[in-house]
Amino acid sequence: MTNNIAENDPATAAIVLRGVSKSYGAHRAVDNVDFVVGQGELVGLIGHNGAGKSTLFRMMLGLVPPSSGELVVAGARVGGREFRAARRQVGYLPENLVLYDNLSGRETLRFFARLKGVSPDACEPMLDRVGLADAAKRPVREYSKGMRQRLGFAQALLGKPRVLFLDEPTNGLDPVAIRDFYELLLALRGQGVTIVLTSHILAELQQRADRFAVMSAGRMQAVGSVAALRRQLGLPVTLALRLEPGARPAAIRCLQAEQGLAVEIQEGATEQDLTLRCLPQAKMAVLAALQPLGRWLDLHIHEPSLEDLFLGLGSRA
Ligand SMILES: Nc1ncnc2c1ncn2[C@@H]1O[C@H](COP(=O)(O)OP(=O)(O)OP(=O)(O)O)[C@@H](O)[C@H]1O
Repeated sequence: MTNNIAENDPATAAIVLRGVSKSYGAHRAVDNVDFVVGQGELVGLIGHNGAGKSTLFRMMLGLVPPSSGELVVAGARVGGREFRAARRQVGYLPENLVLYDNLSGRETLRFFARLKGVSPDACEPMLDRVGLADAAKRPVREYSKGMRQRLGFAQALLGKPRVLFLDEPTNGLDPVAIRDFYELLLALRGQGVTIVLTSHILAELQQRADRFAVMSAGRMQAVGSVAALRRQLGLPVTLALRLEPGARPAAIRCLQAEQGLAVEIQEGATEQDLTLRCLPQAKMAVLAALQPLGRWLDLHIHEPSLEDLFLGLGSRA
């Protein structure tokens, strides 16, 4: 397992988990997890259904006690005496937030504000911030799934939290709402808010999160940026070449003539296309081997996506 303890100083980190486990009977939902998140980081927590992500969130919030291990969130040991105060600096959007259908959006937010000890004056600007100002008077039963999700996000943001845990926050949002959501999130990160969020839509996370924590069967399998995970996993890159008409056989000969060149050659969709797969460190040697060809018309280099990395890690679980 790779962890990021070396990259973030635990003394100043927003979240520090050491050896955290949670068992339900004989089932280990979370298994010996070490995890450090620096202040102002945006970390995507990813994993298959049942990997242990929500359980980890619930332990970090003090909602579920760990079976073993230690958790420090927002400067306080979770479960310790100081955590009651620190908890006020932590916002949480659960995967399935229960809302009262008969309350309006405004009443709902005021209800959460009262629970959190936040002034009701904070509710109007917050409704505006998540795009619900015009729907504030309507009962929640008339809200679409995306509107409910935005209301859930609004309650998580009440009280200006320094740490945010968001469990599948974009579930039910349309593409424009997803873009707006991430804009808001990145602005919060810019203000130093630490954010950990889960999503099964890895493409939306890839461009936005600073690092990714990959869970499988309760274990933290890897933590790092896309670039670091690429290095760690050593998955192949794909070079998609478009050649001059009739040049493909010569290109293949060039590649095969190069001694020890580890490259997988696939003929592309048309006779001008050639698809090559090789390890990232072999990429330049592969392109150099094609030099005698003269020129090619186009080249696309595809690095492994977060989804490729996730699937690559899964196959090693
Ligand atoms: N209260 C509980 N009692 C018994 N088992 C539980 C409980 N809560 C979670 N589990 C089990 O722990 C494991 C991890 O569940 P968890 O909800 O944390 O996964 P997840 O990664 O959040 O999944 P998803 O992506 O589906 O939300 C699962 O096998 C689940 O059945």
